[in-house]
Amino acid sequence: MAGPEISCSIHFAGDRDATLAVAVRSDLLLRGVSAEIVHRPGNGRATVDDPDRPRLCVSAAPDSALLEFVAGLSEGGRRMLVVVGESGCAEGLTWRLLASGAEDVVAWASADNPGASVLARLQRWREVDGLVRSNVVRRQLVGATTGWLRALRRVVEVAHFTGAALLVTGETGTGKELIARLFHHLDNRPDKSDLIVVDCGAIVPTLAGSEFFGHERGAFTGAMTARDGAFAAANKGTLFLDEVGELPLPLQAELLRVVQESTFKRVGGDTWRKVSFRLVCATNRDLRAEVSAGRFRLDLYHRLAATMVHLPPLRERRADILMLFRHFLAEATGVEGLRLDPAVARMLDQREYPGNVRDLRQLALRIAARHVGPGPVTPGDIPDEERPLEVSAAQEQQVQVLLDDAVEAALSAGCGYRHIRDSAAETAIRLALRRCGDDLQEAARRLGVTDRMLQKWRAQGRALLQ
Ligand SMILES: Nc1ncnc2c1ncn2[C@@H]1O[C@H](COP(=O)(O)OP(=O)(O)OP(=O)(O)O)[C@@H](O)[C@H]1O
Repeated sequence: MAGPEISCSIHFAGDRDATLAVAVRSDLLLRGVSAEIVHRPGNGRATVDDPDRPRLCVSAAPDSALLEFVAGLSEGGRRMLVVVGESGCAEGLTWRLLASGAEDVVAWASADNPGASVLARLQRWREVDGLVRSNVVRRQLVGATTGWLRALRRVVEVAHFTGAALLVTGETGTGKELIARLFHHLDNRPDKSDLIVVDCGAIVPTLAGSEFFGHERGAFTGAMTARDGAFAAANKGTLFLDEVGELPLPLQAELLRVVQESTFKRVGGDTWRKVSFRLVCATNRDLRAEVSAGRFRLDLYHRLAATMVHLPPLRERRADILMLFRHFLAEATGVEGLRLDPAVARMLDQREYPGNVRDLRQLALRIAARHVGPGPVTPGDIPDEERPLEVSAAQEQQVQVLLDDAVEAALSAGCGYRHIRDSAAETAIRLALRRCGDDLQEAARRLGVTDRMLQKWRAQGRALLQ
């Protein structure tokens, strides 16, 4: 006989007796959930816990000692729900439990039918995780770190189980466009039409109206024929506004109107056309800050950010670097599972990637172009300019002595911490640019910052560093 489809493990923390854990287990068993109490090591029983099974952390009287336990249980992106006694959990503690990795905190109060709530969550997680593990997602989007998985699950859930708009934020090269494409792919609207991409950063202001609304024949000089714009093309499909933070204010007002009213007119036309599309937007700007600065409409922001997901930069998911590299290498060479010499793996692991996953992909393509034969990727496959320059201990000591002298002189001259810090940063940028013959990209790579930051520094100088 096939076993129950939904399962979870129950961990109880801090409680002397397991009454609540046993009650939760009995209730879930009656609902067809295979729930097993997993004992912690040290109490004489074996701990067996399937890594794909969600965890329930049960605590009759939660206190701050629970935070560390919860963080441990959610490690590696494990799904984890905290179940507390009938009297609930202090509000402050609830927020801290969520920050420690819990997906939610549920009070086991019989009047609220908590078993049904827990079951509903377990069912939803199983469906979402099934999609996250499916080939269609795994082949395109690589990563297994907690921050990445959390973002991915959120996208999958919003895309597949709701009809809401999505705003994707994150630094350049973190995968926003890939995520927007996945969002459209997982949308299960019947008769779904196409994904239409508009790069708001590349729109020519004079043609912007036509780009979005389309135009009638003769609407302006050069409009020889009538043409559909992005709104019409996205009808019954998805409109992806990339770099939405770059959208000029007048266009923001027009977009808001179309989103609210679901109608528009072509430029030069007077027929109202009905339209219905799902919106996904991406930006590497902080849109809230743009709203505060008066550069982005608050009402439009609320519409676009119905649901939001932030993609972590690669430096916050360094454990994904080698997995991503292997994926790009296989893509470029057509060979799966090429081994990496340990020196190569170390170099990849220690390198900075200011342009995030895009940088890593470019590097993988350059390495793939040099690699020949079926053997491992070796240090000789690494392009010259990527080879790590070892700083010897003696050199490091010499640098420290020089730095001590310079800071000593600055302190004697009455300079404060901020002044010294900003001057050092400015000097590093100036000298790196000089060394690299004013090649902004190369200087950025050596300094471990983005090209964009150096461009801004050029434009704004010291103000940027403050
Ligand atoms: N998790 C991932 N798995 C596989 N490839 C990825 C992943 N994230 C990003 N990439 C790859 O990295 C490159 C940059 O991704 P993408 O264009 O989606 O980033 P972006 O955040 O939209 O960048 P920008 O803000 O500069 O437009 C692409 O080649 C994409 O395929």
